[in-house]
Amino acid sequence: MSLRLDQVGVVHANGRRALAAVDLHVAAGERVALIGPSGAGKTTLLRVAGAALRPTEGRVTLLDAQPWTLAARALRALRARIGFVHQAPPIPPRLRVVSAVLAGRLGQWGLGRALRSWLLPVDAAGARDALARVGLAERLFDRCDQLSGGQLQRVAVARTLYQSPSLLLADEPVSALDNTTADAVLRELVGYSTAAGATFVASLHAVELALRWFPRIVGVREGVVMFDLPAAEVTPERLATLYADEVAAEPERPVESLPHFTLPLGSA
Ligand SMILES: Nc1ncnc2c1ncn2[C@@H]1O[C@H](COP(=O)(O)OP(=O)(O)OP(=O)(O)O)[C@@H](O)[C@H]1O
Repeated sequence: MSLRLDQVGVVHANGRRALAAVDLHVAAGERVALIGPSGAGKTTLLRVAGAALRPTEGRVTLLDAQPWTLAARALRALRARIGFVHQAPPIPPRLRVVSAVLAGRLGQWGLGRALRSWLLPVDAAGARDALARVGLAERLFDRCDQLSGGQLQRVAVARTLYQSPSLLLADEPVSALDNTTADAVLRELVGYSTAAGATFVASLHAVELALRWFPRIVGVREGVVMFDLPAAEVTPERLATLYADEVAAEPERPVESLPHFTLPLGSA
């Protein structure tokens, strides 16, 4: 089992409950999409799954380890095997693209190699290969503050591909991209997870992309898992219930006509 959440709950410091009694078991190599309305708890769930946030209730098992029982060094080693593509990548603006990509392996390198990589790229060829997968090979030596939001998002994807994690988590990894580029980037992430046997869990606002690229779909609403189904069983009715408020806000449009609610276009 790559990821196992048992009865996980999260109450944030301000008292707001973000997750309640979440059970989610994901086998090694599985691909799972998290969908649901804004504020449903998808990011919180991914942060728990990445050992970035300790839940207030329940049990977390990641890559056969229980992160919150580990000593600091073992927890760092576990986190080095987990890749996380952030919705808004936390990349220092003055950093060169090559260094941003190489940072994907900082957790795996010794201190000496990590320090050398800041001074002089230790594996520019590897970084270029990862960038080529997201169509940015020619931006290798640009500064990150010279890139658009969508290009930065692709640098974050390249960094995670370069990291080669066993568990790949992605929070809205294509939200800043046009449809064609979003599809191409998801194809790369899926290609990586398939080739490496890595588990891939992503949150997506575009339900159509979730249904196209992920065999298993988890619907989250108000911190609760509403359904956990094969993509083929996610019907427009289930989506309408999951996104009830959004549908109510657009009463004149039938559910079928909403772009988010189209049925699977075929699997990967
Ligand atoms: N650091 C925080 N402190 C307090 N409340 C938070 C924090 N992070 C998230 N929340 C709250 O927890 C709930 C779930 O938020 P979360 O970001 O997980 O939702 P989401 O499904 O990812 O939303 P979106 O699709 O808009 O990104 C929301 O009500 C949010 O306001």
